[in-house]
Amino acid sequence: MLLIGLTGGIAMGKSTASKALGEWVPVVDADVVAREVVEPGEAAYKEIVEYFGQDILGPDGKSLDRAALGRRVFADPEARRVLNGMTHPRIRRRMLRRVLGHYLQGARACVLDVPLLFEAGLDALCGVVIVVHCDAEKQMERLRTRDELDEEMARSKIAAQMAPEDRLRGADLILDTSDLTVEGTRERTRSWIVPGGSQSILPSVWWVRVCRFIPPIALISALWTLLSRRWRRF
Ligand SMILES: CC(C)(COP(=O)(O)OP(=O)(O)OC[C@H]1O[C@@H](n2cnc3c(N)ncnc32)[C@H](O)[C@@H]1O)[C@@H](O)C(=O)NCCC(=O)NCCS
Ligand SMILES: Nc1ncnc2c1ncn2[C@@H]1O[C@H](COP(=O)(O)OP(=O)(O)OP(=O)(O)O)[C@@H](O)[C@H]1O
Repeated sequence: MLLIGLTGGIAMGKSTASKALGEWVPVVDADVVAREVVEPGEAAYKEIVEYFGQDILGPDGKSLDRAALGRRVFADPEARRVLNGMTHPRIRRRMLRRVLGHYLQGARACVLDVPLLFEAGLDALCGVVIVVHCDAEKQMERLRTRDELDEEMARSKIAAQMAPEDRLRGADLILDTSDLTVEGTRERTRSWIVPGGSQSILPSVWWVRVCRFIPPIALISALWTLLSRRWRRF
């Protein structure tokens, strides 16, 4: 199974691309999993309320007020580091369990949709990494419009992520959405995933079968991916 890493800066168009990929292959979305691990009753929820206090709870006094927590952590790198420490290992474990589920069901490919793919080191597991990108002005405009943010909050959210140049350096494929419409973004993405298309990155059916029925080959292929990614970092 080909693991496709999909990443990009906030509001650059990753979710739009992810939906198009999801028409053809299963997607494991880190933002969705990140919401699950902080549901009331989860271990991360308890730690978050203990550390950040009752101010980050919603009017029902139970679920998290995500906007309030966001204001705390995007303005303060130390608070963000603490929140990441409470959530990231759990997000990673849950995502990897889901990937394993798709592998066991015989999926040809699976998308790991993760805003912090490189920061979390998950790119090391991916056979192909797609970086969704757009220029800084477009990013600011899209973020402020979508999330109704003032400029300062939008800036601090952007600053919480790695520099776009560093992200682009890790890409196998770049999807620059600066001059695309939403439909254009979807179309470009589909061209990489439609089975049999001339630009398709999907592995052939026979290769998927070989890996499925001869596990040592799948293992060697996975090790090769890990080593070649590691090699590219140096
Ligand atoms: C801070 C929280 C409560 C804000 O919630 P909110 O609903 O406003 O935003 P949402 O979760 O939809 O995230 C929107 C985008 O913000 C960016 N983002 C989220 N968390 C982080 C972070 N810790 N560091 C940098 N960027 C982040 C991502 O680009 C993400 O796509 C929430 O994002 C959170 O719990 N973050 C910690 C977990 C995490 O890192 N999630 C990102 C996926 S790994
Ligand atoms: N060409 C385009 N491609 C993708 N999104 C676009 C485009 N033009 C405008 N948008 C808008 O930009 C906003 C951000 O897009 P999207 O939600 O896909 O970003 P994202 O990278 O997934 O953000 P996040 O990191 O917060 O999850 C959306 O409101 C979307 O409709």
